[in-house]
Parts: sequence; structure tokens; C-alpha cells
Amino acid sequence: MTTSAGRDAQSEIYRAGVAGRRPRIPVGFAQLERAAQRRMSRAAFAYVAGSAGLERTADADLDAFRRRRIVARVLRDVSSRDLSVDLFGVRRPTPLLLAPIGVLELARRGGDAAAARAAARLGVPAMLSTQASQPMEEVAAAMDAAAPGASRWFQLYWSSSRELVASLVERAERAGCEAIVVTLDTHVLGWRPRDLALGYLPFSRGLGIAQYTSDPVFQGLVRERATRKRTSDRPGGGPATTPTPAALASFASILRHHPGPLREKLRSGEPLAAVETFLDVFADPSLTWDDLAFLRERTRLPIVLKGVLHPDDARRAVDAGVDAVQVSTHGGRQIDGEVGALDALPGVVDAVAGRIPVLFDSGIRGGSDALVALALGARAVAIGRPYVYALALAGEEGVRELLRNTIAELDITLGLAGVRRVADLDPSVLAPSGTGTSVLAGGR
Ligand SMILES: Cc1cc2nc3c(=O)[nH]c(=O)nc-3n(C[C@H](O)[C@H](O)[C@H](O)COP(=O)(O)O)c2cc1C
Repeated sequence: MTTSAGRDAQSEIYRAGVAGRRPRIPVGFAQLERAAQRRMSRAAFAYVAGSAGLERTADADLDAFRRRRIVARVLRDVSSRDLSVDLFGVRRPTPLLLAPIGVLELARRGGDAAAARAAARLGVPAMLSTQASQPMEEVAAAMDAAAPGASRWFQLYWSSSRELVASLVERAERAGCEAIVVTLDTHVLGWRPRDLALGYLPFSRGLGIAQYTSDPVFQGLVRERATRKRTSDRPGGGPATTPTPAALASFASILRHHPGPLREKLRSGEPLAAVETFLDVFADPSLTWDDLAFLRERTRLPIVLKGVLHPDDARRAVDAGVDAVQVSTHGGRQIDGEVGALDALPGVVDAVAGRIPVLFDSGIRGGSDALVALALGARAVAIGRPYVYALALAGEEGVRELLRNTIAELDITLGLAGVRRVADLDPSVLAPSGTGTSVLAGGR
């Protein structure tokens, strides 16, 4: 699969520039983030941009990239380049993935389908989040309409209801997902000051729980809860309180997000029960390695463990028979003061020793970052916040442009570094420990 993605994108942009047309989304990440901030509501931007605590992990994720340096090689015939990688027995045109991001409606209504369609058109697998704003079946259909059979994976938050876990996995298989990505770093939400300061959690207003409200097992749990509540709330049960305007707005949001006719939603009390049920069953902090057998028995799809940072956990994952691990700090949203994901990558790659692929996310802001992570042993890298900002600014077209630009920069940087194929990347293209010059001393 040879590519001229870099040159093609450049000439598209410069030709349009001659005619006076500028790119739809800012090409640089800092400008992209600023433009998205202006477009999004305060709460929405805080939710997307925010990280845990003093946001030191988010800084460490970026800092780890700042410390790495590429050392280009010359005179190596890089006239044709190949960005493709093999993943789970399928040749993918690029090593990019769309990271699972919850509540994409915060960026744009219909954002899950829009982002996934953009990915589908470029052959980039989309990881569909358990916290999506649209049911996976709807997003899968949108992807198929854009590119039949386009690759999607399902990201699983392992609920405390085993029946719900089994149901989500079964639905993912039926919706044509190619892998199950179990996110292990979020059995409780991290301490996120930007959201805490606003008292804003999207799920408690009915956003980002569409995979649940569309699930038959979850619906059963909600019906039980709503029935219990109706029978315990007999007239005269307790003192009536007057709701605040904010509480009414939240209730309206919950009603709006719940499926079904309004009259029925008001009668049944299920919309509120759905939010409460979700908050109860969201995750299972008691999970251990032994529980993975439950998942293995229920699906033949490849299983990816997302959020692995320690080499011992990586070894354990191989022993447990999973199909890949994904090094990630969740974009620094979970633990403050954690190791930067890129700094953890080499240890995991060493521990896995080629037995399963290592995927990577957290801090990828452009094609050059992708190259660095691939050189350190990642088989593929997932783009996170940048595509959310592109989505907020220009919907599907914005995400398409963002992915195209990332692929283009990767292609150009690869060639300029003197490497022909992504599959040939290894740490020799980087200065040891980011020193920049010492590679010259020991060169071959
Ligand atoms: C707003 C937001 C929502 C996210 N939702 C999920 C999710 O539902 N499931 C998941 O596994 N990871 C989720 N993540 C983490 C991403 O998959 C990924 O690990 C992270 O965005 C990487 O960091 P970066 O975007 O700073 O590069 C979310 C991240 C953000 C920013």
C-alpha cells in the first residue's frame, strides 16, 4: 500500500489557498483547541479539555513527546512510502485509530456518527465508546453507509451488572465490531477540578448514556427501579420541595435524552431511573485478572486491554491470553501525577516482547507524534482530543480534515526521516533518551 498522502494533502491545501480558501479547521493543535473553546459551551469544553487534579499527567503526556527527538537519515530512496500496518489479521491503510470518546454530543449533535463516518472514509478504525451519545447500532449503520464494512471496535466499561456486560458485548458483535477494548483505568471517574468547579457531570443530565438506554438488559433494570420508586412514592409520602431552575433544566435534559414518547416518559418515571441506574452500575472496581475469563467465554473477538502502563501488567495480559494492550493515561483524566504514557511505552513493549501488538494513546497531537510512538514500538496510535475539537468546529468534514492532516504529516515526516514503511520504524530513528546528539557517537 504505497501512499502519497502527504503531498496530496499539501497540494489540496495550497491549491485551495491560491483560490483564497483556507482550511476548515486550524492546522496547528494550539489554534485548533482555542478555536474549539470559543465554539463550545463552558461546561462542554471543561469536560473535554480537563484532566485529573493539577493536570500534571496531561502535561507529562505532552512533555514526553517534547523530550523525544527524531534523527533523520538521508539518501535512502523514500520515493514511495507505505503507512499500512497489520492488526488482528487485517491490513490497515494507516496506523491511526479513533480513540473512544464519550459524550461526543458535547462537541456536536450526532457527533458519534459524524466522527465515525469520517474515520470510515479514511480506513481508520473507530473505537465506539460505552459512553457514546448514540447507540452503537446507529453509528455502525452510519459507517456502513459511508464505507460498507468499515472497521469499528467496541470500547467496554465493565459494568457491575454482568448481564449488562454480556449484552453490550453481544450487541457489539452483532453491530459488526471487530474487537472489544476493555478500559481498565476508569472504575471510578478521576478527580477532575474543571468539572467539579462547575458541578457538571454530563451523565447526570442524561447525556452519554445512549448505549445503556438502548440496551434490553439495562431497560429491565430501569423498569424495576422505576416501579419500586412509583410504589414507594405514594401521595403524602414526604414533604414536597420546590425544584430550582437548574434542577428543572437538568430534568428537561434527562427527559429529552431518554428514548420514547414524552407522555410515557413522564408517566413511567423511567428517564430519571435510567440516570440513577447508570450511576449505580457504571463500573466494577472489584474487577481482577480472573474476571477476564468471563469476557473470553462470551466473545471470540480480539480483546484489547486499554490503560496498561506497568510492564508487569503487560506480561500478565499476555499470560491472560488477551490480544493487545493499549498504553494510555486516559489523556491524564484519571490520576494526577502519573507517568506520561509515552514514557511508559518502551517498558510495556519490552515486556510484551512482540507476542501481542501494543497500541498507544495520550498526547498524540500530530503525525510527527504518531511517528515517535510507532518508533517506540506501538503498532497503532489513537487520536483523542484533537478530533473532538475538529468535530466541534466542522462536524464530519472537520474530523476528516484532522485525520487527513495527521496522516499527511506522518507520511511526510516518515519520508523526511529516511524511512519507507511505518512497519520498518524502530527506536533507531530517535535520539537515545531524547538527547539529540549522542546517537552520532555510536552510529553505524
Ligand atoms: C472527553 C473525553 C472522553 C473520553 N471518553 C472515553 C471513553 O468513553 N472511554 C475510554 O476508554 N476512553 C475515553 N477517553 C480517553 C480517550 O480514549 C484517550 O485515552 C484520551 O483522549 C487520550 O488522550 P489525548 O486525547 O489527550 O491524546 C476520553 C477522553 C476524553 C478527552
